This record gives sequence, structure tokens and C-alpha cells, in this order.
Amino acid sequence: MINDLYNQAMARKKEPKSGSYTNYLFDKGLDKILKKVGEEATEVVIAAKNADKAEIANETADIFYHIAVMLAETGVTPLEVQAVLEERHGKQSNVHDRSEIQEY
Ligand SMILES: N=c1c2ncn([C@@H]3O[C@H](COP(=O)(O)OP(=O)(O)OP(=O)(O)O)[C@@H](O)[C@H]3O)c2ncn1[C@@H]1O[C@H](COP(=O)(O)O)[C@@H](O)[C@H]1O
Repeated sequence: MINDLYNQAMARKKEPKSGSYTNYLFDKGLDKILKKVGEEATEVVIAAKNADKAEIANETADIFYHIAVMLAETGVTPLEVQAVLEERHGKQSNVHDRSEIQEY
């Protein structure tokens, strides 16, 4: 999924196309791409808070796309992200509440 979006973004980078939104983002630069990542992340949060499944899917698609554009712009490949996930796979999380602070 992210792979396809990333490959499409890389293709636009290599061969810009008139009217392409991806090229519009690349032309505007990293700050614009990151603003979109932040904006779409907030929209995912609001959609999830409202328990609106269609909107969650819609906004998640938007953030996946903008993340793929960010990866293309920063020179990180989905393969590198995959490697991080694989490194974590099978490791048990050790999450617990921290103990109360007794003295200040
Ligand atoms: N998956 C996406 C995708 N998801 C979201 N978007 C665009 O992201 C934009 C986000 O919408 P917003 O309303 O937040 O943004 P906006 O108001 O249009 O613009 P700004 O806020 O950035 O100024 C929309 O214009 C969507 O079209 C996408 N644009 C492209 N893709 C994929 O990328 C491929 C190449 O697209 P182009 O680069 O446009 O040819 C497409 O075939 C798609 O597969």
C-alpha cells in the first residue's frame, strides 16, 4: 500500500506531470509536505474521535499518501521502514504505568 504510493511519488519526482498534486507538493517543498502530514494526522484523530468509519478510512488514506510523499522527499525508502518493523516483530512490549511519585 505505502509501497505503491511511494513508487508513484518517486515516479512523479523523476518525471513531473502537469497538474500533478504530488509535483505541486514537491515544488512547494518539505515544509508544505510536513504541514500536510500534520493536518492529515489531526483529521485522522478527529475522525476516530467521532467514530466515523468512512471518514477514518478516508483520512487514513490521505495520511498514508502524504507520508509516502514525505518519504520520497526525505530519501527514506519503505524498505527501511519495513526493516524497522521487522526488527521489532516478535518483541514483547514492556509497557506499564509508572509508580506514583511519593515525595517531591
Ligand atoms: N493517493 C493520493 C492522494 N491522496 C490525497 N491526495 C490529494 O491530497 C490533497 C489533499 O486535499 P486537501 O483538501 O487537504 O488539500 P488541498 O486543499 O487540495 O491543497 P493544499 O491544502 O495542499 O493547498 C487532495 O488534492 C487530494 O487529491 C492524493 N493525491 C494523489 N494520490 C495518489 O498519487 C497518484 C498521483 O497523483 P498526482 O500526483 O496528482 O498525479 C494518484 O494516482 C493517487 O494514486
